[in-house]
Amino acid sequence: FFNPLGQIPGPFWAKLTHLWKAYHMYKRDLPQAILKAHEKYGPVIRIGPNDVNFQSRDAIDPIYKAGRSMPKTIFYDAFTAIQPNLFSTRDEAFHTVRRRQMAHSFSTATVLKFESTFNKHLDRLFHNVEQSVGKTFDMKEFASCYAYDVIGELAFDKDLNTQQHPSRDNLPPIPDHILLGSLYGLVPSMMPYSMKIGNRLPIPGLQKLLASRRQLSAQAANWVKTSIEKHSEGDRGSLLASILEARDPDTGARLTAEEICSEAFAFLIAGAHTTSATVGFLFYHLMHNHDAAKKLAAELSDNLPLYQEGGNMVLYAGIESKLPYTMSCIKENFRISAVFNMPMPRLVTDPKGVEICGRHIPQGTSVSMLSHALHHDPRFWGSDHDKFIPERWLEGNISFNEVMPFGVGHRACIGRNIASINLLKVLSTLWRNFEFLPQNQEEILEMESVGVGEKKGPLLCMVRKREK
Ligand code: HEM
Repeated sequence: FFNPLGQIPGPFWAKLTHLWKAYHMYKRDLPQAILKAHEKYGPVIRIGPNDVNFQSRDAIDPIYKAGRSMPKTIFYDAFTAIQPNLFSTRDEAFHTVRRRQMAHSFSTATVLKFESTFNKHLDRLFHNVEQSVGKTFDMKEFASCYAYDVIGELAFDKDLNTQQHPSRDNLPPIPDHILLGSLYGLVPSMMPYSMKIGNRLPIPGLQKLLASRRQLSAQAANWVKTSIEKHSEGDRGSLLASILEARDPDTGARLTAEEICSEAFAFLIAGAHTTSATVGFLFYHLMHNHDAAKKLAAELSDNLPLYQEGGNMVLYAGIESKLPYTMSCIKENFRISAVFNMPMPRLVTDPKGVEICGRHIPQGTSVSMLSHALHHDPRFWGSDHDKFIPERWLEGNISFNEVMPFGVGHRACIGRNIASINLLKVLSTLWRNFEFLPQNQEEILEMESVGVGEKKGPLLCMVRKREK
C-alpha cells in the first residue's frame, strides 16, 4: 500500500522477492521471462521489490546517459574477481580514471595494430573448418575455442592454442562463472555473505566451480607476471603490453601488477563468451535464412578473393564500407540475438528521484533495461521482430543507436572495437570460403542465458568449400 513503486505492475512474485529474478537466472531464461512480463504488463514493470525495468528507447538517456548520478548497483560486486575492475566497480571516480587510462589501448587504431593476432587464430579456425569438410561438426565449439584463444592472447599475451584440439572440455567454465556472478548479484541483501557462504557450502558442483575459478585466476596472475618480466619500455605490441604502458592521466602512475591482472581476467570473462555466443547466433541465423545467406555470399565473392591457407587474411581496413550487406547481417544479429542479457541495473541517487517515461522513480531504486526486451519490442520493430531480416538496416533508415548490444553511455563496452573487428573478419573469411549447411534445417532456435545468452545446444553443421 505504501511502497512508492506499488503502482508499477509486474509479476506477483517479482514484487515481493528478488528470488523471482534469481529463479529465472538459474533456469537460464531470465531474458524471456522479462520480455513476457513486458508483453503482459507494458513497458514499465517491476522485476524485483526495488527494481524497475523499462522497455522503451525513451528510457535509455535518463538511465544510461545521466553520468555519475546513475552508478552501477551492488549487482556488479559479484563480478569483482581479484580487485575492483573497470566492469565491476561502482566507484564512479575510480571508473573515470581507469577508463581514461585504458581507453587508448582499445581504440580502433590500437586494436588494428594487433590484427596479426586475430589473423593467426583465424587461420587456425579456417584450418579446423577445412578439416571438417564432409563431416558434421559443432560450430559453437569451434567458435568458443577461437574466441578464448584470441581474447586470451590479447589479454595475457599468451598463445593458449585450444584450437589445436577444439573441444569445450579444454576451456575453463566461463559461462558457469558468469552464472555464479549473476546469481550472487541478483540477491543484493545476500551479497556481503553470499561469497563467504558459497565457499563453505558442501555442494560438490559449486565447490568444483569455485576451485576452477581460483585456478584460472592464479593462472592469469602467472601469465601477467611473465608478461611484466619480459616487457620492455615502449613496447605496445599487444593489448596487455599497451595496458602495461597505460598511465593515469593526472598522476602519470602506471597500473600495478594486481590491477592489470584483475582487468585482464575481466577482459577474458567479459570478452570470450560474448564473442563466441555472437558468432554462434550469427551462423545459426545465416544457415536458416537462405536468401540472406545467398546475398551475403554474393557480396563477399564480388569483393574478396578466396583465402589460400598461409596466404593473406582479409584485412579489416576499408572492408566495412565495401560490404554493406555483410554489415547489416552483423547488425541484425546483434538486434535479434543480443547476447549480453543481464538487465544492466543503475541506482537512482538523486534525492529528488528521476522522471523516466513519465514515471517518478524515487532515490534508491534500481532501474534497468534489457537489450532482449528492447530489441523485440513490436511497437518499434513490427510484428516480424522475431525474423532475421538484414534488409531492415539497409532500407529502413534505422540507426544502430536503436539497439544496445554493447550498452550505452560511459559504462558501455570498452571492448566493442575488438568484438566488431573480430566478427567482421570471422564472418567474411569463413562465409567467403565455405558454404555452411545446418544438420537440421527444421531446428527451432532457443536461447539460454547465464547473463550472457547463447544458442541452446550445439550448432551442428556441415561445410562445402567454395571453388570461386
Ligand atoms: C560481442 C561481444 C561483446 C558484447 C556483446 C559486449 C557487451 C557489453 C555490454 C552490454 C557492456 C555493458 C555492461 C553493463 O552496463 O552492465 C559491456 C561492458 C564491458 N565490456 Fe563488453 N562486450 C563484448 C566484448 C567485449 C570484449 C572483447 C572485451 C574486452 C576484451 C569487453 C570488455 C568489457 C568491459 C571491460 C566492460 C566494462 C566497461 C565499463 O564499465 O567501462 N567486452 N560489454
